[in-house]
Amino acid sequence: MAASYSRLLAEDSLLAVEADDGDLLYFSCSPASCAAPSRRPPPLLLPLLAGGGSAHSLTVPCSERVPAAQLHAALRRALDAERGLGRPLPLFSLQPRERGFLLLQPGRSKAAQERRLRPLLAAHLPYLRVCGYELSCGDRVWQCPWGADGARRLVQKAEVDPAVHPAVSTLRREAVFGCWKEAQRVLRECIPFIPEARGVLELWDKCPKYPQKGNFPVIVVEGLDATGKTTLTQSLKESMRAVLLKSPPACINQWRKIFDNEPTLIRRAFYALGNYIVASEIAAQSTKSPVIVDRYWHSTAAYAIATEISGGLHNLPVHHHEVYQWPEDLLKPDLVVLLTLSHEERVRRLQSRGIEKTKEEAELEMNVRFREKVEELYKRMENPGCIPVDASPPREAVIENVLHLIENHCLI
Ligand SMILES: Nc1ncnc2c1ncn2[C@@H]1O[C@H](COP(=O)(O)OP(=O)(O)OP(=O)(O)O)[C@@H](O)[C@H]1O
Ligand SMILES: Nc1ccn([C@@H]2O[C@H](COP(=O)(O)O)[C@@H](O)[C@H]2O)c(=O)n1
Repeated sequence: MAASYSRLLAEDSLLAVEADDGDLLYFSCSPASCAAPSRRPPPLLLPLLAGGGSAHSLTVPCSERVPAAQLHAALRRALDAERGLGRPLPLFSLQPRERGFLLLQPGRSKAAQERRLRPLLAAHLPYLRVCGYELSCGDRVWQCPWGADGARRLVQKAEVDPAVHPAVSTLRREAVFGCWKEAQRVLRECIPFIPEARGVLELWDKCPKYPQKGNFPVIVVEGLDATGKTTLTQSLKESMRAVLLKSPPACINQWRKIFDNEPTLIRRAFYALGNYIVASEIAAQSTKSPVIVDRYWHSTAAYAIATEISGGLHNLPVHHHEVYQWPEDLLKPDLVVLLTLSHEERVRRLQSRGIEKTKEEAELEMNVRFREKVEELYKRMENPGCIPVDASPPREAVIENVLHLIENHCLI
């Protein structure tokens, strides 16, 4: 019988592990005294442990955002580099709120896995919760925390309904910032270890904080890579005698690679503040001429959500969720055009372009699910929403269609 998160949390701790197919499997851990005998052990763990394998979970408390994000990323790197410990499956703990990994290792005892893990985790141990898993009576799985004071707890499969992805509740705090103050706060905390964060913040300090749009139209062009944004924005610039801007803006572009290699929290704060910096340029330019913007807030939000929410479309936050709403303190464009293209044609264009692929572009090509999520997310954005435009006709036809759309929407 499915239970709500809140009922489960009342008596147990609740964990969700992301299996290889992207689906989430929930399990709860409770003192043996309050465990219902009818519940079954999680299918991931039972066969593995029964077959002589071993499992450990490593989780990082989420209370302090920046150190937690860094520790999580450091763990990921350490686990990826260490061969023979099993692939780290993403793990979410809902009570207490933590994030980490589950390591499943066939054919190795718990003690042997622990011996491999101890030196790897030594420097991080004070900030981590580590638990081993063991089997007793043939079908009872126990969670055994490292450290003296942790009593072992019985692990059982939890049927959770409604199945809201556990990362949904942390999106606002960790990936899709609702205002510039949040993004600024994150980057400020990064200054001690990312000096470039100071550079971004100094530029931001010089920008007006709530700039207003001028009388000329502001048109944003969005879409997956190679859908034709550059081609279209260049043509619009010429035919409308417009100014062409990009987000992130040129003034912070030299630091982009650095932030792209940082954990989600820091990376998304960089792109978010980039949008606010470009907003002040939009405000200034739109007093003099039409403005075309190549990517803006919708890209930042869509890519952030698609990366954070694993699995398929069904895991995305529900329609009209707060993460789909335009931030109140960010200058709004008059029109947002979303270029849409079939997967096959987009890959053909990517290949014919033949320039170096970024990590996310490579992922888009490989990962159909991720691409579907980004496209769907663009469509869920609100206030303003994106107007889809078919990007498959020849260049001239796409440009013509968009010019019509602009005429109708912006009355120019
Ligand atoms: N309507 C079109 N028909 C055929 N090819 C096109 C069309 N529009 C653009 N292209 C070609 O597709 C490729 C990708 O276009 P473009 O660089 O404009 O995409 P993009 O969305 O800006 O990509 P990115 O976001 O990766 O920079 C280019 O080689 C471009 O010449
Ligand atoms: N406003 C923006 C712009 C970009 N991003 C991130 O960058 C990637 C795409 O950039 P391209 O230069 O390849 O077009 C995309 O993966 C986004 O993560 C962003 O977040 N916000």
